[in-house]
Amino acid sequence: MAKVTILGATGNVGVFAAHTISEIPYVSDMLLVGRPGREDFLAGCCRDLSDSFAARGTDVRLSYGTSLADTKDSDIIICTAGVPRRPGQDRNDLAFENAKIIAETAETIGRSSPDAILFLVTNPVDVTTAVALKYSGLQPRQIFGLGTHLDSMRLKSLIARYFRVHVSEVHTRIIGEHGDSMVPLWSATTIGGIRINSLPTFSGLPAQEMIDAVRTSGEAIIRDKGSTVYGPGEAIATLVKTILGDENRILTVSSYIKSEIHGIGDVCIGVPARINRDGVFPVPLSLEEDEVAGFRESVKKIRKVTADVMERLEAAR
Ligand SMILES: NC(=O)C1=CN([C@@H]2O[C@H](COP(=O)(O)OP(=O)(O)OC[C@H]3O[C@@H](n4cnc5c(N)ncnc54)[C@H](O)[C@@H]3O)[C@@H](O)[C@H]2O)C=CC1
Ligand SMILES: O=C([O-])CC(=O)C(=O)O
Repeated sequence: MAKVTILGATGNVGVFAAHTISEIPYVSDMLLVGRPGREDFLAGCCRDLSDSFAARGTDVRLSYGTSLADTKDSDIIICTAGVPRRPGQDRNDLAFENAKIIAETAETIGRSSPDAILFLVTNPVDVTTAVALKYSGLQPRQIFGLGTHLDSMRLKSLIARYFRVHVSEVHTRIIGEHGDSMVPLWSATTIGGIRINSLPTFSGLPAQEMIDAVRTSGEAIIRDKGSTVYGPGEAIATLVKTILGDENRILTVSSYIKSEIHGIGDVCIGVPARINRDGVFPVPLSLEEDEVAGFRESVKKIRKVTADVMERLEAAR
């Protein structure tokens, strides 16, 4: 059984993630952490969640706190703390402000929970994953970000609807930045186990429209309802369950790669990774030429944003 901690638990994503995670059978303890002054809200969340447990037959010990010291002995720490983007902003516009929060948080967690797995949700997630890796001192397998998992799920759902098949029949991946330079892997997309490009209907697939819809999905939801909540909340729970259940699923998350993909590496970015109780292990890949070119561009972009942020963080110390 495991202790799962959510940082930023008073936020939109944190609150819903607490609900989805409480449904995972391996979770025995859940700690909700918010900023000082938010104690009443956190207490209310715990009471509200507890009410739902009776109906569901769930038995999770809930607690809340406002200090990172409370996170000690966590098996997984999920970080949703930080500013979200407003309509018209790019995720990378949040880079420095959120990197400062993550650097400080990661330093404390690295000291107090050296065996934990640290899961970043805070945007821009590829950059915050790299910042957490550097400042926590944890091993690369212990740190990952939500990356392009949610983007891959968004594409999966569009493909399933287009082909009028159940979502479970579709396997697809998007790699690279959780942002504009993301790269869809049509070469790794199957429907009912059959490669999508060997289906006669593939030629009519509005592939570019689909990927454009995925790229702008977060922005469109934020414009209409203020924040994305249900997609990220369910995606977070899938990853937590994969780790705690030692499931060895291959999911596309932001992870540190050395040179696993066509020799490209030394960056945190969305890649397929085998995920289990020990953490996250990127899977070496061989891609089509245009996919490699797209991935190189995406890596170049993320490396630059990450390097700029690291430089500013060091200068600010
Ligand atoms: N990677 C992904 O796919 C997704 C990432 N996100 C990101 O998750 C983050 C949270 O999003 P929301 O919950 O919608 O935002 P929100 O504004 O509702 O919640 C933010 C949370 O962070 C806390 N926080 C803010 N500044 C802080 C600081 N200086 N120190 C400690 N805690 C601080 C707030 O108290 C609050 O609990 C954002 O960065 C957002 O962009 C959101 C959805 C999906
Ligand atoms: O778009 C945003 O800012 C939130 C996010 O990352 C997503 O839902 O994909």
